Amino acid sequence: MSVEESKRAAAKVAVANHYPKDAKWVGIGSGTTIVYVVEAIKAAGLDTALTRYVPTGYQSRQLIINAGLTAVEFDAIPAGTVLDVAFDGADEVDDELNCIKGGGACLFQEKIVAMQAKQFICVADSRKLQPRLLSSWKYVPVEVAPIAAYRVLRKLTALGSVKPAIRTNVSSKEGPLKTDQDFFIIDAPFPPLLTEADVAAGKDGSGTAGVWEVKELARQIKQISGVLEVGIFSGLTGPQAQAAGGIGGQRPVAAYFGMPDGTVSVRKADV
Ligand SMILES: O=C[C@H](O)[C@H](O)[C@H](O)COP(=O)(O)O
Repeated sequence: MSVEESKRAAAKVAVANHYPKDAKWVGIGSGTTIVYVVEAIKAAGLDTALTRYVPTGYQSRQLIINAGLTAVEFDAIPAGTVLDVAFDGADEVDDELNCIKGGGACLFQEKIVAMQAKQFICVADSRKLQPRLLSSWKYVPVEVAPIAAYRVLRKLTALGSVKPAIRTNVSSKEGPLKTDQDFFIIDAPFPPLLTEADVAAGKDGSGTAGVWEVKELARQIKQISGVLEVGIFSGLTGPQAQAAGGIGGQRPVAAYFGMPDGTVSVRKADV
C-alpha cells in the first residue's frame, strides 16, 4: 500500500472512532494527512450543516471551505466554547504520544486549537511511529519573531542544539520562510529525546551537555524570549487537563498510523 493510501486508511479509522455524531465544533489541522480526515468526514455522510470547523492556518481553512464545510477562525469562536475534537497530523510520535509538529511550518495555531479541544487525535503514516522523538525526524521546529531570530538561535545552541537554522523558502523566492503569523521557523536539531518512562528508569540522555527530556526541552525552548511556540506537543492530554480544571491538552489521546500492509496501528494515551 502506498504512503498516501495508508494515510487515508488511518484517517478513516480515526474519524470512525472519534468524530462525535452531534459534533458542533471540530478542529482541523494542517499538512498532507489531514486532507484524508476531511475526506473521511465527508464520506461518513454525517449532517455537517450545523458543525463549525476551526482551521489551524491558511491551507487548513482552504481545505475546509473547498470541502463545502463551514470554517470559523479561532478568534471568532464564542468565549467559553470547547471544541468537541481536533484532528491533526504529526512529523513524529513517541511511545508516550508526545509529538513533533511544524514540518510544514504550522504549529502555533495547531497547538492552540488542540488545547481548546476535549480530545486531540493524531493521524499519520507508519514513518512517524517511533519510540522516541527525533529518532527519524531530526529537528524541533520553533516559531520565532523575526527580530529575535538570531538571539533564539544562540539560545538554542546553548540548550544543546547542533546548528539550528532559520528555515528558508523552497520556492524561487529567496529568504526566510514566513508562517501564517508572519514569523520565522527555526529548525533546531537535537538527539533523540527521553520519554518520562526513560527518566523514571534512570536514563540520563546522551551523556553530553544539553537538555534531552521531551517536556523539559519544550519548557526551556518556550521560555526563550522571541519564541512564539515550539513544535513539541507534550504534557497533559485533553481529559487530563479537564480533570485538572482546564480545557484541553496538547498531547493526543490517540494516534492512528497507516501501515504499509494496509492495517492501522493505534497508540492510546494513559487516560
Ligand atoms: O506544520 C505542519 C503540521 O504540523 C503537520 O501536521 C505535520 O507537519 C504533518 O504533516 P503531514 O501530514 O504532511 O506529514
